[in-house]
Amino acid sequence: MRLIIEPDYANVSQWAANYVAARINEYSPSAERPFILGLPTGSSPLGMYRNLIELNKKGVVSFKNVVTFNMDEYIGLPKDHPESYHSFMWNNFFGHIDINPENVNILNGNAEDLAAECERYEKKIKSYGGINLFLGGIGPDGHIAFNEPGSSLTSRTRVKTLTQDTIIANSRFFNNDVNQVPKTALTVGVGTVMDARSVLIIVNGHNKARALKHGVEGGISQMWTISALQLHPYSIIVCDDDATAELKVGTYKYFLDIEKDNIDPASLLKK
Ligand SMILES: N[C@@H]1[C@@H](O)[C@H](O)[C@@H](COP(=O)(O)O)O[C@@H]1O
Repeated sequence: MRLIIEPDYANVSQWAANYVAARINEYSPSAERPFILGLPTGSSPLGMYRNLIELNKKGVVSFKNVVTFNMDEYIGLPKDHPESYHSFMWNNFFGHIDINPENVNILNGNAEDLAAECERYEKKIKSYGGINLFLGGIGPDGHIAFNEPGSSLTSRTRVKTLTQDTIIANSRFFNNDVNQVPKTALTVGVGTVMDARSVLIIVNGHNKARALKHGVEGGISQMWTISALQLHPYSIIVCDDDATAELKVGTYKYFLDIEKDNIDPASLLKK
């Protein structure tokens, strides 16, 4: 696992956006051979989305031949509800880039048969030969997508009940009213994320420090699903300085040191 430590959120967001753009460009996607991108919601990726929109507008990267799969969606929230992940993605990203709407995949949290919807999603990912790059954030309890503590590390797309911690954390998007937050969601599994050829997770802010410590320094555990990344052959966490507050000094110095000579993805993008 690589850990990229950036001074602040602005630098984390720019690094992540440059990395995504560089990976798409390096792949040279075409209609017959699209780049398959897994995407998250949440506040962590917002800066990266803004920077990717800018890179798209400048012509540095195109999403014409990119197919996306979102990680998760609330159950029972109307698709056009302002806090549905469907609305989030169109408002904050898809609505501002040159993506073909037919290439956007988001789980349907209002499907009549939720189990069938999850199976359909997994099959569709497989039909493209899997995901090239899965992007994500983490919750303060270390969850990826909605894989709450105790989720099987080999789990697939399914229905999950949200923990009280997550309901409280997400109530900030629902007028700070926990009763308005849906109690269940559809989510890709830890196994679905682990199947991607590469994974990039954004971790920022002091409230993620404990989760980052468990993800990087702790053992692999279903109680901190982010820790599964330790088994992934090609995973990167990009974090800000605030999120490193609980890391050992030695861990912090080690990752700064081994990353210092690595290529900055910005240098791979044409100006
Ligand atoms: N399902 C999402 C996760 O995918 C996300 O990583 C997490 C953190 O959100 P934020 O980035 O706003 O802290 O929130 C939700 O629970």
